[in-house]
Amino acid sequence: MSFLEIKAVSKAYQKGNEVVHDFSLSLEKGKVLSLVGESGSGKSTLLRIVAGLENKDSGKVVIGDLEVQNPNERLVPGYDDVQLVYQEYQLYPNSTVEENIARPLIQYDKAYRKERVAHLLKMLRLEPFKDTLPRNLSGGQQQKVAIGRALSLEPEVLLLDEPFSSLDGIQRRELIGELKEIFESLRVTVLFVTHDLDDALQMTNDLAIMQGGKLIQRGAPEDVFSKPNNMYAAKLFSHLNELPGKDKTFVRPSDLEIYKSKGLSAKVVDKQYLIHFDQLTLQLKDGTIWKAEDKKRSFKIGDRVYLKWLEKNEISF
Ligand SMILES: Nc1ncnc2c1ncn2[C@@H]1O[C@H](COP(=O)(O)OP(=O)(O)OP(=O)(O)O)[C@@H](O)[C@H]1O
Repeated sequence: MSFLEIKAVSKAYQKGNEVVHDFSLSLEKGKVLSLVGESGSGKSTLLRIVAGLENKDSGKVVIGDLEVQNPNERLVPGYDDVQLVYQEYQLYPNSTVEENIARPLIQYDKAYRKERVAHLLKMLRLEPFKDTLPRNLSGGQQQKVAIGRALSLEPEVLLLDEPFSSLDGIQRRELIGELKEIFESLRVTVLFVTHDLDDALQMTNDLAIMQGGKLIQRGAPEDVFSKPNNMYAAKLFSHLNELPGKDKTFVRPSDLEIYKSKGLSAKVVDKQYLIHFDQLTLQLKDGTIWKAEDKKRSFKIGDRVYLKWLEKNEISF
């Protein structure tokens, strides 16, 4: 049963220019969804609407029994049950980690507050830093404090708006791995917005793709990979090689097999060492440039190669 429902939401900052267009999405309680989209596709606007911090022009956002109202309909915008964490999220600079996490609980019973903060510090592995000021923490630790603060009120929904984009790749991967376990154990419903497909996939295998304010596709990564709804969704995963003589039909580099004879002839014009394979840049006879993955690292620049692929792996739009 769905818990978070975004129903036909639209929003324009300027008349006639919708940045979120008829957007619908639902998510079950305790599940995590990654929403991927390029810069300017309307992701932040959508999250702010879900949090009740931005006015929508039409549509509905429902969380359990709660219908999220626009900020212009409420005295105090936003809801304790829906917390938003973003990249520039500000911690209190002169308060310790413990004080930062405890701050939203200021009106709660002291014993509960103490217990809740101790639990979060432990879960986020921030206990050794509880008396530290934010400026003396790494970027990843600071973001964990921000997430701890957002979780302190036991929200039903956590909205993450690119909260890790200032961190390096290793830090991001470790942090996402840690948080994934925490979200599962807390059964909090999470909408994770990112422009990075790798981050999205590290977090969950439920993927939604947004482009130009619209939901382009939702599903398991392997389904989006093999049956993308449009070029943007397809290209998120890899380069696409356009098949000569077939209209708008493509094959992925990873679906090509490279032989020393028989197949579509091409010449290796460049080679890049990547982690799992050499990426070959190939020139076909008609001059078209393709990419291929040489997993055995057996070809070099100047070689003539022959390519084959299975018809079922061709992608057409
Ligand atoms: N307060 C605002 N007033 C006017 N236009 C805005 C406002 N906020 C965002 N926009 C515009 O709306 C569009 C969508 O922006 P939004 O920040 O929602 O996208 P995004 O996908 O989150 O992008 P990014 O990843 O760069 O943050 C952009 O063209 C942006 O310039």
